Amino acid sequence: MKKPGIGVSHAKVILLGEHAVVYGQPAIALPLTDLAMTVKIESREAGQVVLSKAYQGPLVAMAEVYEGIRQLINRLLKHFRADEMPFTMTITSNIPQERGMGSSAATAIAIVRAFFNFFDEPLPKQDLQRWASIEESITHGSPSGLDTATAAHDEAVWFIKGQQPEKIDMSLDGTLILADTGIQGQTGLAISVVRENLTNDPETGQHHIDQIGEIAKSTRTAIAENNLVKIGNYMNEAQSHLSALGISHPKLDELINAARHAGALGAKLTGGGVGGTMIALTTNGEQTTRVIKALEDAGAQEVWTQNYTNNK
Ligand SMILES: C[C@@](O)(CCO)CC(=O)[O-]
Repeated sequence: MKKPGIGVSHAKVILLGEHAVVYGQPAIALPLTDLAMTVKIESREAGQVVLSKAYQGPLVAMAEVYEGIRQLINRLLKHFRADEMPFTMTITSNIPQERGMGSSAATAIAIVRAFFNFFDEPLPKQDLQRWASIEESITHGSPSGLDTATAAHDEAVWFIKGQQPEKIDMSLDGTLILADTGIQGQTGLAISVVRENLTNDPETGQHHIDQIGEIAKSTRTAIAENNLVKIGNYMNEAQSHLSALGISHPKLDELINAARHAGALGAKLTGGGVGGTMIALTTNGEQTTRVIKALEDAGAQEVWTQNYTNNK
């Protein structure tokens, strides 16, 4: 019996630049390595079966929401001339779905890695992202590629659509706190809200997109300087542009305000928005504890922290 193929990946958080990145502006995204995804492919006697927390059954019967994943698997099977190959695919993950944490991109990256591992074929990084984009373009419509680029890297990335991501040296003396609104944020829907805003009022819409791009550039400099106060201010500024583009949500606003009142240096939505997750930046220690408590009191469904200290 052939040995199993294993592929791993992780969640991501966008520090700055979501949505504007779809229109060619730069974005900064960071890996969230505590939230991980593993895909295992094993040979079986007959049938092609997918097992995950969300779906258990034959590949052909996967629900419409998993169409991107089903098509990706079919394309991979064709590539390896294994259309009829019986297999069991087991997907294990603690990444929350539809929360702006890149769960679909992480699934795609882990599936591609598992297939190439199963068939013992080397997988250059550009090919990995190209394969994963098959799933992302079906699931999200017109993605920038940021989610797949971040899921494919273990480091913070500076990303511009159509270009290879650049690694960023991320070593901040602070903590990023993520809080889940508990509301499903659908990236595809959020992308169409921004597109509609740009169509209805191109001048204002473009202004917000351009400003987010400028803020991303300034944030990169502030990261290099380890200037947490500046980064926090830029996060707040970005949030006001994202909100003007129509993709915040009352629950996101509530959590963002709670974090700021409790002393966070900055807070904003992260990912697609319209629900999903927010992030706040704190200095380590007491301030972090206060912000976490404020977020929990304001009804956050789940709270995570991630340090990027001495990550060099
Ligand atoms: C909203 C967006 O900018 C990030 C979603 O995680 C969409 C994309 O970049 O494809």
